[in-house]
Amino acid sequence: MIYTCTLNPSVDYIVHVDELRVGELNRAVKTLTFPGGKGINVSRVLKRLGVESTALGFIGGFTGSFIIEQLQNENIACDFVEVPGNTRINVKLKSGTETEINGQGPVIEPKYEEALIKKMQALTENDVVVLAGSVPSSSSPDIYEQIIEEAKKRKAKVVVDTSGPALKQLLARKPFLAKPNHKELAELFETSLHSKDEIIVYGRRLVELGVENVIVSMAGNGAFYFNKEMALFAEAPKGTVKNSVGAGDSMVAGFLAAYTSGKSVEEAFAYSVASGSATAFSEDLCTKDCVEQLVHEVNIMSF
Ligand SMILES: Nc1ncnc2c1ncn2[C@@H]1O[C@H](COP(=O)(O)OP(=O)(O)O)[C@@H](O)[C@H]1O
Ligand SMILES: O=P(O)(O)OC[C@H]1O[C@](O)(COP(=O)(O)O)[C@@H](O)[C@@H]1O
Repeated sequence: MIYTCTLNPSVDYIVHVDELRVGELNRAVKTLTFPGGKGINVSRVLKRLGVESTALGFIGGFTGSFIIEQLQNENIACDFVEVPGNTRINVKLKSGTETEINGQGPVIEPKYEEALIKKMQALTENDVVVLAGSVPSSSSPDIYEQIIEEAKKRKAKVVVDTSGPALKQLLARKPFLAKPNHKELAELFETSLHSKDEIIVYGRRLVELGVENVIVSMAGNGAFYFNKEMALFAEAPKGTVKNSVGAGDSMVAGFLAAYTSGKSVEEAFAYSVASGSATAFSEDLCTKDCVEQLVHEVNIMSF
């Protein structure tokens, strides 16, 4: 079984305005509301690609109820720890460019963290746990480490898609897969990355640190894949971007869906890129049909 763990889920509120005027009244031309948070997006895309998962994490209030209802409508298994307070609302403002304001999320008391960590005791070596998204500001800074400790003890595979100090901590525990975007990779090594050659240097460094599979995404500029034996590059398919929120999460889901069904690393990487782009070209997350059309446009180059 694949478990996704979202410590700080969100209701993603997408607001389209023709031309954003800061400091003035703006009227939306379209609004959309989706269950969000990185692990939840991974679970939703896995389902669309025909792979079951269980969504774990903290959830609360009316916004939390909305998320659970939406996931249940999509027949996605949920095993959240309910906390007091409302799950956050993340505002994604579309007006030519994309501006995001992510909320803080509810306060998580230690007893709720313990309840979540306890759920990890059920993991086995046949399981994959996806640790995705930011750590709520009120949580123990080492909560991801405590979770990975439980997962590793039980030989479950760990997938990491987060940023900042949490990403640094998790990489030290040699996860099965990490998918930073190029900005997160630069932040990790406290540098700035301007060229593909520089991204290759730091992407390979993650493999040297012990990450088994590394994907570095670069939005419309495609993505790199690295493991101990190979380095691959894929251009992103061309298309009209409708909403790139969740594109990175879709890459993680695409890779896992293909890899866990026995596909090669090259095929899984191509499926991952197609899933990311299929989401970028959709209002909501990708559909399987769209991924399977785009995968034929993804050329993998080995170098
Ligand atoms: N403008 C775009 N055109 C085509 N594909 C895109 C575009 N933006 C994102 N993608 C796809 O989604 C993947 C992840 O996007 P990226 O923005 O790098 O991730 P994240 O959401 O984690 O920041 C890319 O590798 C690509 O396949
Ligand atoms: O936990 P964070 O880092 O605040 O990110 C949460 C946001 O990331 C998302 O999961 C989208 O992530 P990506 O665009 O990186 O795939 C949104 O659904 C959510 O609003």
